Amino acid sequence: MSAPHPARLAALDLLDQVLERGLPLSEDARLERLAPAERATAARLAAEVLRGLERADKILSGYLRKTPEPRVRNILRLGCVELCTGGAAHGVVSDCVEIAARGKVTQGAKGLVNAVLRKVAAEGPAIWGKLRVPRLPKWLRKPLVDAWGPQVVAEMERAHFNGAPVDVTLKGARPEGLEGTLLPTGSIRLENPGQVSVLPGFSSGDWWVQDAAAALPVKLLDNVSGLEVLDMCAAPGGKTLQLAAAGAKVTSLDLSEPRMVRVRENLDRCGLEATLVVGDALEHQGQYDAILLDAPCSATGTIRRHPDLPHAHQGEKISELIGLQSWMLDHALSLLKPGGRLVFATCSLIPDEGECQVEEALARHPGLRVLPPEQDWVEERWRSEEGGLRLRPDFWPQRGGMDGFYMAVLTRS
Ligand SMILES: C[S@@+](CC[C@H](N)C(=O)[O-])C[C@H]1O[C@@H](n2cnc3c(N)ncnc32)[C@H](O)[C@@H]1O
Repeated sequence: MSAPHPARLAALDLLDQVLERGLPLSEDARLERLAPAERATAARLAAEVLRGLERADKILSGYLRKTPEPRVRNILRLGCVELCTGGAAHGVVSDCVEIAARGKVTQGAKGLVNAVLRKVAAEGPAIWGKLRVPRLPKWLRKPLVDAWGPQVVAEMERAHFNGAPVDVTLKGARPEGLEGTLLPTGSIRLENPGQVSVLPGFSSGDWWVQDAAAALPVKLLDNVSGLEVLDMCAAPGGKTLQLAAAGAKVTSLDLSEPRMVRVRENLDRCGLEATLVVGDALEHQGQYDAILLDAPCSATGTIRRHPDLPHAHQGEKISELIGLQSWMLDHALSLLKPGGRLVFATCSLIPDEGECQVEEALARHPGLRVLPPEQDWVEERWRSEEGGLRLRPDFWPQRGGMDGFYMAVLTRS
């Protein structure tokens, strides 16, 4: 038998890493050893399996008498999702069997993998589309249903299952040949992007990848030209790039040194400048005209592009993050010049990390006000009661959705 496709093998390692070790998809150093195209295929395959996990388990349960050993189960899940979503039956089945045959723990299950996947190849595709849209795990579904109701959560789950398009933010003019749709908020949604680093304008730094919703917190600051602006949790730097491109004097701060290397690379590629500081936002000192606090959070608004997130953990850290967000917000307010503007943002779907943070900050800080956004691209349904914006993955369904985000502009006299 021939060697299994390296991308399929890598996708399986990624699945083991997320489902058995609770680590995010992005943290696998072994991926670095693959060629860029194979790396992209492995990441795509693993993401597709995670999105369709509930359906795959349902189909596989019809052919298994007991739950197999974890690595075997993941081989079957990988094969099942590929077979049910258009993968060529012979290639998928023989690769999965070969992967099983090569592993010490899995070689005894080679026959099982072969038999089950042959049945899936014959019957699975017809079953797949009739199964319900996969649900979020309970730890996340429950607080979201409490906050938004079951209907909205079902729509969010559909958006997660559909995945995310690739959006870019332009530094200035749109480069010739960059194909995509101009969104009402100014981002470009790419058509069939493939490998983005070969697209027109990438190497010349004319744009960077950034979800349309993630581009909005900086846009809420409007004209920042010539202002001293602190980007308080900056890495990997999408918002620092926006601020620098808009002419702000940016101090870009983040706790993570390796992530700050990416901010430097991004600035260099785009020919933009910012002062980079590696450090703890809670200890940073200075006075700024404007501050962007894109606080660390559950990142539950990004599940469309990070389908590992609901599976890699059980939300254990969320209460810790909520505490950190309010300390950061208090400290950020102490760094804001009188009359300055602060945008508080989180890529979370959980109101405790968004609306509630702002409501509680207003109660803690007399004189603090929310400035409801007046930009013409703001849709009325995005507005939240306390004056911020609530964006959800189920918004813009015809356009391909957007990341979940919360953002509000604060000022103090
Ligand atoms: C949501 S991400 C920021 C994304 C970034 N604003 C962008 O647009 O590319 C949150 C960041 O907060 C950083 N962070 C976490 N704790 C921090 C702290 N105490 N001080 C500074 N940065 C911190 C993390 O390293 C992470 O890069």
